[in-house]
Amino acid sequence: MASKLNKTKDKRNIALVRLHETHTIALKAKIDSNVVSYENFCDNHNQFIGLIPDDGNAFEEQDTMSVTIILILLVILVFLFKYHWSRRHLYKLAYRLPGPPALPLVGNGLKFLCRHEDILDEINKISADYPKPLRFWLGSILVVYFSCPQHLQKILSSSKLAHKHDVYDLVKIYLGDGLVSNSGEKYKKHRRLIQPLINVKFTSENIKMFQKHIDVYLNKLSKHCGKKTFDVHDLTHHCFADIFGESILGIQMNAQEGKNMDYTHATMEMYTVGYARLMRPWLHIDAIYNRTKGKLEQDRITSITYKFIKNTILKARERVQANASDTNDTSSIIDQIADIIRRDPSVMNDEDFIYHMYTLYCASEDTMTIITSMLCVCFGMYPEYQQRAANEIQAVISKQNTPITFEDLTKMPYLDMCVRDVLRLIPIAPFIVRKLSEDFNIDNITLPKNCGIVVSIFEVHRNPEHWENPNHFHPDHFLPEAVRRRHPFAYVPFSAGPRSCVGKILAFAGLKLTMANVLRRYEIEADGKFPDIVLRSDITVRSSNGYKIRIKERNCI
Ligand code: HEM
Repeated sequence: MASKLNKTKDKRNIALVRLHETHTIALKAKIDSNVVSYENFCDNHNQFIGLIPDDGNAFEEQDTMSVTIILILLVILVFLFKYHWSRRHLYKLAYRLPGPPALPLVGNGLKFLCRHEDILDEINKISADYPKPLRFWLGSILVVYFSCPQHLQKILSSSKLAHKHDVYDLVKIYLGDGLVSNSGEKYKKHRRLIQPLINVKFTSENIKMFQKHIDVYLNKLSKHCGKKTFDVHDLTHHCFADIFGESILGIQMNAQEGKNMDYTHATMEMYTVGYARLMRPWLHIDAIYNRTKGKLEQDRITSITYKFIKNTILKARERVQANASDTNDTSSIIDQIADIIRRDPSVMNDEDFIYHMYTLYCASEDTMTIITSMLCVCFGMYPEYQQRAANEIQAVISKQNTPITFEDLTKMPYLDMCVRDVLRLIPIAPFIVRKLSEDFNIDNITLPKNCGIVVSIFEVHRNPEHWENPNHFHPDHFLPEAVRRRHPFAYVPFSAGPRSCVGKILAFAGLKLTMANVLRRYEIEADGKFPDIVLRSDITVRSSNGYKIRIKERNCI
């Protein structure tokens, strides 16, 4: 073995000496013909001589290193080849679809590293330049973007496309395996359990309880009566904290009396802190995020909300244990679920119970606050519609202090149209993001497994093809004949299909009830028109410049 190695070394040294001689002759020839100077010759020659080893060891080390480098390069190449080969369907699809030019590694991601206020505009700008569906790359993630009602119908109605995208893993930090962020078998089982609880009966029975908290809200508003412009957001937020504290969590939150503020604030902060991370891909890496201030904020928020809900569950369990036979289908959602678990503990574990309750609370309180506050602003900006709605309310309930019932609400079709149009202008979930768990065919395009899908509710709600006055508050969009002419999936404020909002009946009744109460007591004023409002998106859509209104007593009702 050793002699074989020596022979190889000898052969190589002989070869190098020969090469040396050839090199010397060649360079001498160049000096003779003045192509290189003598000094250059010496440098060049010495460099060359330096390459010849005293013995074979240096060569051996160099060889081992070269082989290692070649091997590493080969492994990387094989890995890259396998990675890209497994994604060949995505590349093929991306090649077929229109979309903005993408940079290596970041794709079109840089376009979305903008301010909250600009994100909706950025997406709309990209979308306006290409036919649909269009594609863009978020780093290595391919996303196909849909915004026409026919596509929305096919996507939202399909149970094959009901899987939330991996980006929801960041939402899971706050909402765990609650309905908004989870997918799969456990999700389906829990949805089947929770959805039927928030039904018409539950809604109509809870309307009385809503009224109690709305009365406090009206009194809080009275402090601003006849005074200067104020932002109605916080008062509205505290009112819905009380309403959903009682109907969902079974507790008296008393947020309108300034109680439980750390919890209500933490719930709001979750959107800002969560969104800041979501939009910065490098912060998705735990090792980086764990060293930031955001992580401290995230821990503080999750600790407050988790402890709070855990306590409400303990209380609900005690109530249910004490009055097992009293829990019925109009009891708070927490009591109903606690009772189901009491009878069959295998339906969900403690952790899932906590996250379901927190998810339901978050999904209801923030959405209702934004839409109600925006309804106040829109009525203030468009006094003619406000007057019409107020007249209708007066016709249904003539006495000022009579509580409004669920049945009364069904007799207010114009208020209904107003609420619907604000839900159009402010789609709470502007973009729904899903991930394909299997290939899916749409319009002769095969979307491959693992491809991301974005459904733009925001865009379909503003498309002039479906809306005669898309950027203004315009309740006539919902006149029966206009509704008949429109594709049903041109309007999906609660999404649709297997992942639609579980609280839509409660939400719609709650919005109408709150506004009927506000409008029968107050006249609202607000400056400007809807296009003056700057919208921003931090998971949900909201106004960037607040919800500023003035109010005065309405004398006629
Ligand atoms: C103005 C009020 C509301 C609006 C506009 C609204 C809208 C929506 C939308 C668009 C989705 C689909 C989100 C997605 O797929 O990413 C959704 C889901 C959901 N909403 Fe609502 N919502 C409202 C109120 C409520 C209320 C009051 C509750 C609870 C009582 C609620 C509970 C939920 C839950 C649990 C989900 C997740 C459903 C699932 O994925 O299975 N929402 N909502």
